[in-house]
Amino acid sequence: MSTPVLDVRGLAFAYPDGHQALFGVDLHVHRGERVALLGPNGAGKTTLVLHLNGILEAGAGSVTISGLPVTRPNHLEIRRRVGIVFQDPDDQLFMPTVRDDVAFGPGNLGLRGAELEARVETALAAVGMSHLADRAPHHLSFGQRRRVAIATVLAMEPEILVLDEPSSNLDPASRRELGELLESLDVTVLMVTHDLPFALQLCERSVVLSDGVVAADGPTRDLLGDGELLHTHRLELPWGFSG
Ligand SMILES: Nc1ncnc2c1ncn2[C@@H]1O[C@H](COP(=O)(O)OP(=O)(O)OP(=O)(O)O)[C@@H](O)[C@H]1O
Repeated sequence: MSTPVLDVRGLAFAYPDGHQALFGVDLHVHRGERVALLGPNGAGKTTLVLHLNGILEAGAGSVTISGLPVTRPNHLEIRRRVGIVFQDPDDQLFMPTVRDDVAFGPGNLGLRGAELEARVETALAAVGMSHLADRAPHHLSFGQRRRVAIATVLAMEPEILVLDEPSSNLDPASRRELGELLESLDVTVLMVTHDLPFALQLCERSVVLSDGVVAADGPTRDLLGDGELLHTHRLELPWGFSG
């Protein structure tokens, strides 16, 4: 089989205060997959995500991105390959205009002139935000800012797009539009979410992380149809929704 885009093996991690958050996590994601990372509060999902581009360093085990280990000397290339969209878009937007924000990453990679402009235009078009390119990010709505945050990451042409709770704080129409947007992208996706219907809509496969270990990994439809699994790991479908 081909080299996975994301290959996590035996990943363990304790925070400096001694709290052990991950206990030997294995996760392999192949090109073109969209995988939902599910699990209750405190399961270790964010801790895992922070290992994918080296913000946190593995205590034990390894993370590789398309064969390249996530280690300090590789950080620059790893951060090009792994695009993380954090839950709060304001963590990612800090320039005077939308265009400047989207240009920031590829500009840092050395792109200039027409090449940089084309990269920015393509990323903004992908998220349907071209018409707001000259606006100040802080004047946009939350849903628009989330789209721009996704564009800042797409502009790096990542090999894997990692989204932390992408549907949170969106109204139903914006949530649906974001789902359509993510479905339209030709990129490997790992999506942390508590929104189980959103996971079902977008991701054929889900991984349940619980107490720092992978508790289940399989087709989303099967996992969400397993009442005992959901109950054990504090996962709940919305009222009236049947897995
Ligand atoms: N900086 C930190 N220092 C010590 N412990 C931490 C730190 N950050 C997180 N933890 C602990 O690590 C565990 C995993 O936290 P993490 O944020 O990864 O969970 P999560 O699955 O993302 O949760 P949520 O769904 O609430 O976002 C929790 O028990 C949490 O209290």
